[in-house]
Amino acid sequence: MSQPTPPRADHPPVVVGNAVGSFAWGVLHDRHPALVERVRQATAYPAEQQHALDALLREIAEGGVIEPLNDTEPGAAQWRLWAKDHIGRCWADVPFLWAESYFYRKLLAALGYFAPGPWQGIDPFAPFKRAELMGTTVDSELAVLDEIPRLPAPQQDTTLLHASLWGNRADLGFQLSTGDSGLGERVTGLVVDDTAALWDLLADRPPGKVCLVADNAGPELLPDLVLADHLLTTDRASSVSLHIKPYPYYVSDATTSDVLDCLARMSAASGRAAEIGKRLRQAVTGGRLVLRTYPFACAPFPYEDMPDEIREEFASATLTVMKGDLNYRRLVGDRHWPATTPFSAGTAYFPGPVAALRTLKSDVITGLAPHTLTELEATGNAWRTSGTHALVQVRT
Ligand SMILES: O=P(O)(O)OC[C@H]1O[C@](O)(CO)[C@@H](O)[C@@H]1O
Repeated sequence: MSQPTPPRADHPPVVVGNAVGSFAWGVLHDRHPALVERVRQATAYPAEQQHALDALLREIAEGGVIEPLNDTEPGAAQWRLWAKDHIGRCWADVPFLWAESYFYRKLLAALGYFAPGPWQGIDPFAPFKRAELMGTTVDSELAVLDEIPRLPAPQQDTTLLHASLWGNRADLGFQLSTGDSGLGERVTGLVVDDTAALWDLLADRPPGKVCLVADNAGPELLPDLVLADHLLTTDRASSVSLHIKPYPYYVSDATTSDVLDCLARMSAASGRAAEIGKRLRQAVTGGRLVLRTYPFACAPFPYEDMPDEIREEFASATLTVMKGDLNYRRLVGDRHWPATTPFSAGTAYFPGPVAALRTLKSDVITGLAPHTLTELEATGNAWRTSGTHALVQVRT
């Protein structure tokens, strides 16, 4: 893929961050500078990286304009093309999806992530990811797996699917905004619940490949992996293609190292968690759990612009499961859709059956029933962005 598709006149406008007080504005204005400081505190970077972080902070500050990526960076030529309409403009005036993605790429450039030398390949978010994965909350979540076989089969399906869904609250970028007070209480009734349709879809077809497009590492990736194991062991899938990021992205997004850390964490636990960890390791070595790191996973565009290799991958799957908020924004397009727009309209271009498992952490939403929208609006709460609500949506 070299260029995004041209603007769609039949779609609503894309989200930009220039409305003061909007969610997108808050991310650019508050969350990104806070993240730079967190990264600086977490790792003892030397002077060169510190100066580069200072420069990035100046660039993203109020009134700062988007500057090109250094020519020596891998992918610089591609980014120059992608950025040609945006260089020299304010961060808040370009598509929000593009601006966020470019910010993460520039952060890695500042830290010398790709440059040969001692800092090459050092994940700036690893200290946060590691702390979460090693936490005691994960111990209890893994221990609960011992209870699952006691449940009736349909309840096992729902429990494991919803564990993967709610795992999406474990997002370190999001927690930068919610602060020490943590996340709000989750609202257990889903705003859209196509759970039954998802299992029906898998039941109606012979077991094939399921693509699981992962989101965050640690406490989200663990239940995703458990779900992958469940799909394989119950013959809902002959293989699972786990899409992860080729390099660190959106704070806690999962990379290959994060998958390996999760497998090690499970294998080192006791009881059923250890059994699942062992089975998943065998699934990786035996080719039933395949890791995929497409460069497009970190591209600043919606899935509608996906290159042929990913289109073919999704087209050949029985089902693609998109995890998380960012994947949702990329799936339907980061646009001001009326909330009652059918999910099938936003995903009409998608080359096969697709499901979204997402907690709501940004303004974009489709597929709400009119009465649900009325009820949510009547609460007066920030239901679109607070991470307290969730959905399962399916397009067959
Ligand atoms: O990890 P997720 O669920 O993709 O969420 C990413 C988060 O980052 C955002 O893109 C904003 O930075 C929100 O959409 C969301 O809160």
